[in-house]
Amino acid sequence: MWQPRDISQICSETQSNLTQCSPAGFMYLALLVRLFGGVNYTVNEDTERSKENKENKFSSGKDKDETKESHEYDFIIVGAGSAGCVLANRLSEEEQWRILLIEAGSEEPDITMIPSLYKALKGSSLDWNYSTQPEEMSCRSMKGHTCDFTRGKTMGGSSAINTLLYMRGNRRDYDHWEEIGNYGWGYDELLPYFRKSENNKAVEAFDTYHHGTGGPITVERYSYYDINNFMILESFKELHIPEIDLTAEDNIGVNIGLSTSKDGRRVSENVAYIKPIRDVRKNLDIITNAFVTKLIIDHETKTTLGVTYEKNGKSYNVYAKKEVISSGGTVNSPKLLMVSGIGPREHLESLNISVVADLSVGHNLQDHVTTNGFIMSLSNKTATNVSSEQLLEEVQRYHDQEPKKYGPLATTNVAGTTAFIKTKYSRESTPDIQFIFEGINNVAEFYSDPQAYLTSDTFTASFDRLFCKPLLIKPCSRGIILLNNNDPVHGNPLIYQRFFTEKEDIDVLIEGFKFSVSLEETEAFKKFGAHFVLTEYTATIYHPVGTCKMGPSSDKDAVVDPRLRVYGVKRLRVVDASVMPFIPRININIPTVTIAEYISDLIKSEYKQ
Ligand SMILES: Cc1cc2nc3c(=O)[nH]c(=O)nc-3n(C[C@H](O)[C@H](O)[C@H](O)COP(=O)(O)OP(=O)(O)OC[C@H]3O[C@@H](n4cnc5c(N)ncnc54)[C@H](O)[C@@H]3O)c2cc1C
Repeated sequence: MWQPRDISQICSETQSNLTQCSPAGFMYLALLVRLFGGVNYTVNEDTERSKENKENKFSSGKDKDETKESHEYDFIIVGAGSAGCVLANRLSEEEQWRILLIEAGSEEPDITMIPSLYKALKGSSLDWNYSTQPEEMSCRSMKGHTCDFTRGKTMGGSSAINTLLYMRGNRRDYDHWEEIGNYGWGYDELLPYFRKSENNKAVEAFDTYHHGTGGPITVERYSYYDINNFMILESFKELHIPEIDLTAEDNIGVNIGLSTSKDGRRVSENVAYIKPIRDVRKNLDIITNAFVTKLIIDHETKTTLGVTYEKNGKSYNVYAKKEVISSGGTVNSPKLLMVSGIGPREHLESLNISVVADLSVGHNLQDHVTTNGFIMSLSNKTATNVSSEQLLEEVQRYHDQEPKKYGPLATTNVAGTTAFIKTKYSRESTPDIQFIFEGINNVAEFYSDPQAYLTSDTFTASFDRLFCKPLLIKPCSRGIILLNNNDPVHGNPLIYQRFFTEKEDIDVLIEGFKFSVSLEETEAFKKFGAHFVLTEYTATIYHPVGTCKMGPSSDKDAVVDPRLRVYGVKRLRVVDASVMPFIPRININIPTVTIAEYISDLIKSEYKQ
C-alpha cells in the first residue's frame, strides 16, 4: 500500500495555515490512498509465494555451497529502475539465461500512473528519502541548508516518480563522450537505441530517422493543456526561440514536450519493459522489497560471485555464473560498490572496509541546478485555482475515466512546456540553459515557510503563480557521494552537491535569469497580465549522474570501461545514470534507458562470441 509523506509533523511544527494542513488537505490525501494506494497489476500470487519458500530454504544460515548450488543465476541485476527494467527485459530474451532482478522497493502502486501527482510521490514510501549535506551555496532558504534528494524506490525506480518529460539530449552530449575515449558512444551509434525503446504516438512519429514507433515506451502529448502552456510557448517564439522537436539532435528551441505516458497514464520502465513479460518469461525471477547490502567478491581473484540481500529481516546470498550488474542509480550504485570494497582507498580504509579496487567511485557527481524563487504572477485570465471540493471531484473523475484518462490530472500541465537557449558562455552551438515551469498555489504560504510548503505540496493542477526555473544544464561544478560514517550499509549516504563551486556556473545561470526577465516584455505575457516576482532559492530537479564514471583506462577517474565493466574487478558491471561521464544537456531518463538498451546488445554479443 502506498503511503504518502507524513505531513502531520510539518503541520504541527509550523502550526501553519498551509492549505495542505487543512481538513480538506488531509481528506485529499486519504482519498488518494483509498483510490490509488494499491497495486492494480496482477502479480501471480502462487509464483511469488513459491519464490518466498525458496528464499526461506536458502537463508544465509545454511551451508554456503548448498546455497550456491541451488540458487544460481546467469545474471543478477540489482535495482529495477530505468536501467534495471530494460536490462531484465533484454537479457531475458535469451531463453537459455536465467536472470534475477532484485528491487529494494515495492511493486509500483497505482498512484504513480497519475501524471499530475508527481509531487505527491516525493517523500512518500516510494522515495529513498535522502537529503543533501549542508553547504554554503546550496539550498540556502532551507533549514540547515539541506534539500530533499528524491530517488525512486519501487519497481520502475525513478521513472515511476519522475515528471514524465521525454527528452534525449543534444548530439554533442554523446559525441563528446566518444571523443574522450568511450568508443561506440557517439550519437550515431546511440540513435538506433533511442528509436528502439520508443513508441511515438505524436506528430514526431513521421520523422522516422529520429523516432521509433515499435518500442516499449509509449510517448505522447497529453490531451489537455491549460492556456499557460501556450502563453509560455508564444513568449519564447516572440524572442526568436524556434518551436522545434526538442528530442532531435539540435535542441535549441521551445515546445510543449513529449511525455512518457499512454492515454493519460504514466509509462514507467516497469510498465514498459517488465509488466508485459512478468510471469510470462520463465527465465526471469523478480524479488521486491529486497535490499542488496553487499556484492560477494572473491578478494583473491577479484571476481564477483553474487550478492547478499535482506528481505523481511533475513539475509540471503544469491550467485551469478556470468555477471552481477549494479543498476541502483547514481546514489546507490556507488554506495553498493563502496560498501563492497570498491572505491577511494582512503575513504574505505577510514571505515575499515577492506579494499578490492581503489577507484574514484562517488566522485564526479553532476546535476542540473536551478532556483525555486523566480516566481511569475498570473492574472485571473490564466490562473487555474480550484476549490477543495473541485479537487476531490477531479480525483474521483480521473479514477472513473475509462479507457482514456483526460483533464487536468492526466497531464503534468506547465511542467511539460520547456525551452532551451544558448547563452554567451556556451562554447559550442549547444544550449546551456533549459527553462522549466511549475504551478504554485498560495504564494504567501510558500514565502512564509518555503521548506514546509515544498515538502508538503502535492498537487500541480491548481495554481495562480508559476515557478520559472532556468536550469543550468552544463554545470562545471562537481559534487561527491560518501558512505555514512555511522552505518555505511543502512545509513543514508552523504551527498555533497557542491553547486556553484565553479564561478562560471553562476555566470551562466545569471544569463538564464536575464532571459527570464525578458519574457515579461513579450506581448504573450502582457496580454495575460503575467509578471515576475523575484527571490532566491537553489534547487535541483533530480538529474544526478557521473558517480561511477565511464572512461578509457587512461582516465584516472574512470570507474567503468566503455563496456561498463568495473576496472580491476571481474564479472561486475554498472549500468545506470551513474556511468555518464558528463551530464547530458537534458532530462536524463531516456538517456539512461538508451545506455541500458545499448549495453544489453553488447552483453549479448560478448557471450555469443
Ligand atoms: C522527481 C524526479 C523527476 C524527474 N523528472 C524527469 C523527467 O521529467 N524526465 C526525465 O527524463 N528524467 C527525469 N528524472 C530523472 C530520471 O527519472 C532518472 O535519472 C532515471 O530514472 C535514473 O535511472 P537509473 O536507472 O539510473 O536509477 P533509478 O531509476 O533511480 O533506479 C534505481 C533502482 O535501484 C533500486 N535500488 C537501489 N539500491 C538498491 C539496493 N541496494 N538493493 C536493491 N535495489 C536497489 C532503487 O530502489 C531503484 O528502483 C527525474 C527524477 C526524479 C527523481
